[in-house]
Amino acid sequence: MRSDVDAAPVLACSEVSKRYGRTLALDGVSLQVRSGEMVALLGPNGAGKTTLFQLLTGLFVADSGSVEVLGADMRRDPVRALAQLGVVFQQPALDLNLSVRASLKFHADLHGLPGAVSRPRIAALLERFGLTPVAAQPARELSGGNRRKVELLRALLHEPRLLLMDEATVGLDPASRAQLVDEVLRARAERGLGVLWATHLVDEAERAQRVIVLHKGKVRFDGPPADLREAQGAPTLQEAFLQLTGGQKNERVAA
Ligand SMILES: Nc1ncnc2c1ncn2[C@@H]1O[C@H](COP(=O)(O)OP(=O)(O)OP(=O)(O)O)[C@@H](O)[C@H]1O
Repeated sequence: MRSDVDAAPVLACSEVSKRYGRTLALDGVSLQVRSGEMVALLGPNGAGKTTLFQLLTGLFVADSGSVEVLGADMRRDPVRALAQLGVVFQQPALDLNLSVRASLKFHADLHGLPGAVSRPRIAALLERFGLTPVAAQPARELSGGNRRKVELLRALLHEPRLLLMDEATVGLDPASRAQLVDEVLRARAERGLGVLWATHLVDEAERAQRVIVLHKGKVRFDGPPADLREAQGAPTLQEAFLQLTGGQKNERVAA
């Protein structure tokens, strides 16, 4: 068991900006995620969350500023940076025809894990996520919650130091959402994983050590959920978030 939060950041973004034509999607965003820390990234529609995740996963490069994963610069040393990264994307990305076990083995091979390492690791993770009974089934036969668990398991296979969750619970029922958060928090605590969890759902943000509110491409708040409530003088995190982002009721923000 690692200590709860180490000092060294697993993710460091410094003054990151990205423009699409006239739209400044990210405007000088600086943020850090430390080992053993779950950080929720909250933002209304158009805040810049997707753009930020595209930069963090190396899909695009920032116009200016830097992104470093464990000190590896995403622009200069993307292979080393990406090797430390696990991602669960917003859009489900499982091959529905492959069995759960085959899907996981395929990804372990992609990461260059030898069979002697990947087989026991997959077996242990399947057991731990309660997925052993469905391991031989094609993904299409699994519930939405279990499919997302398989994607999370897959993202953890190569033992990354940073996990990016991009609205990974969209479409799941409350119990499945809570379970997924439980699993991530467990991995965070046991493996010292740093987690950046983009969400519209304030109840998920409540469980994070830190909340970063992104609005119109800028970081508007960075601190513990309780501090956000206090700073806004709001009874709930949801109220505080709505006040900070213009007080507009956003139907995608659920209590
Ligand atoms: N490919 C693109 N071309 C032009 N503008 C874009 C493009 N992608 C995003 N934008 C704009 O950049 C801004 C940030 O968008 P982004 O998708 O990053 O926000 P978001 O926080 O992920 O929003 P949502 O929660 O609705 O997915 C928005 O104003 C959006 O319209």
